[in-house]
Amino acid sequence: MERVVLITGANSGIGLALCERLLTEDSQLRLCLACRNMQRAEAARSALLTSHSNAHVDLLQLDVGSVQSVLSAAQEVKARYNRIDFLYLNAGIMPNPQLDLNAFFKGLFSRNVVRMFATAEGILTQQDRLNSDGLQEVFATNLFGHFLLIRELEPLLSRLVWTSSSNARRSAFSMEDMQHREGRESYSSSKYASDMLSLALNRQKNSQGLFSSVICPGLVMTNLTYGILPSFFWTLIMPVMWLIRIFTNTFTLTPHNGAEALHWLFLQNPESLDPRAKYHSLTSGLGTNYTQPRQMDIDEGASDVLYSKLLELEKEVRRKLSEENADEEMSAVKYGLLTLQT
Ligand SMILES: NC(=O)C1=CN([C@@H]2O[C@H](COP(=O)(O)OP(=O)(O)OC[C@H]3O[C@@H](n4cnc5c(N)ncnc54)[C@H](OP(=O)(O)O)[C@@H]3O)[C@@H](O)[C@H]2O)C=CC1
Ligand SMILES: CC(C)=CCC[C@@H](C)[C@H]1CC[C@H]2C3=C(CC[C@]12C)[C@@]1(C)CCC(=O)C[C@@H]1CC3
Repeated sequence: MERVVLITGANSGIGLALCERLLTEDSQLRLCLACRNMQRAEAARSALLTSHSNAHVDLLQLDVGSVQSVLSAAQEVKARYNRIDFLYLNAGIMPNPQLDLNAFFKGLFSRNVVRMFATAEGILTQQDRLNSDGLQEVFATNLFGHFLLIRELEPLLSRLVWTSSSNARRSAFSMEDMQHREGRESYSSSKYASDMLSLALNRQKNSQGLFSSVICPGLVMTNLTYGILPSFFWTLIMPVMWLIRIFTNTFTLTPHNGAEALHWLFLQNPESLDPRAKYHSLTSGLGTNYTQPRQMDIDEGASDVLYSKLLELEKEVRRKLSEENADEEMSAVKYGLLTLQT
């Protein structure tokens, strides 16, 4: 039977590499590339069809950072497919990243140097902003839009896989400020929230046949990392990166390697997976790829609280949206009447 796989943020980086890997794994697959920019989506589709000429590759317009776009895309998915075998929640942003060079050089000579290279703890901040839905952009894109998509598509779903990060950190997340309006580690906070949400979804939905997993791709050279340091700088320090790979297997570096755990999960029976584990794509000094589960630092109770808070926020945004739509209808009617009278 043809399996249907939907991937958000599939037009570049790890998402695109995953598409390549899945088509190589199963040529009968129906892939749906869910992207915000259709030109970039078309380019990705063409690239995939160059290497897999008979592949079924569909495109879906989806901006996960916009409530209206998620709801419209979900309607379209329901019209097109009667089930989604795998939903990869991969789209993600890290806007305006700032590297603290002082902390970086201090870290280089500390006991935590390997940890710093693996997680970026203490050396990376971001500047977030409000989007047009009145939500923090990083939270909306990396977490809430995906949550809403899952809620809309729930009856069609069986497997969820989140692209999380080693940068996800408990101390960056606050339940009282789940959107991270206050701090400067919105990326870390949103990734920790996705880890929690995955656990909550497993607690709430496993009995109904829905399974969720989280992965960490390692440090990968993509548009996201080129936003932290320019690509020429990464090219310049590439020999150092290969050297560091001997000490930390988290420097996967290529999108193909970074997609290792995403691909590995595609081959696993969901019942055999640990809901409290994050599955890491790792690459050894000799360049061998493998997947390793590592326990996440998460409370089950807290994950349930986050789940309820997301449900509340969902209600609120839906109410706001229907009020806005009603207002628009009213003004259209009013405008129509006015034009009729004149
Ligand atoms: N690179 C790394 O080292 C690591 C990356 N990750 C995670 O991996 C995932 C993939 O990122 P990566 O491949 O590195 O980076 P890329 O920037 O190459 O890929 C991100 C993808 O997400 C898409 N995207 C961003 N915002 C939206 C949106 N609002 N709606 C729909 N799609 C959107 C992008 O589309 P567009 O091209 O239009 O911008 C792009 O296709 C992210 O979740 C990231 O956080 C985790 C750990 C490490
Ligand atoms: C010599 C050398 C390799 C310098 C690079 C220093 C930093 C720019 C990197 C060190 C650890 C990296 C890292 C990320 C970005 C780049 C670093 C801060 C991520 C935050 C990228 C996105 C993620 O999700 C996790 C990565 C953790 C490690």
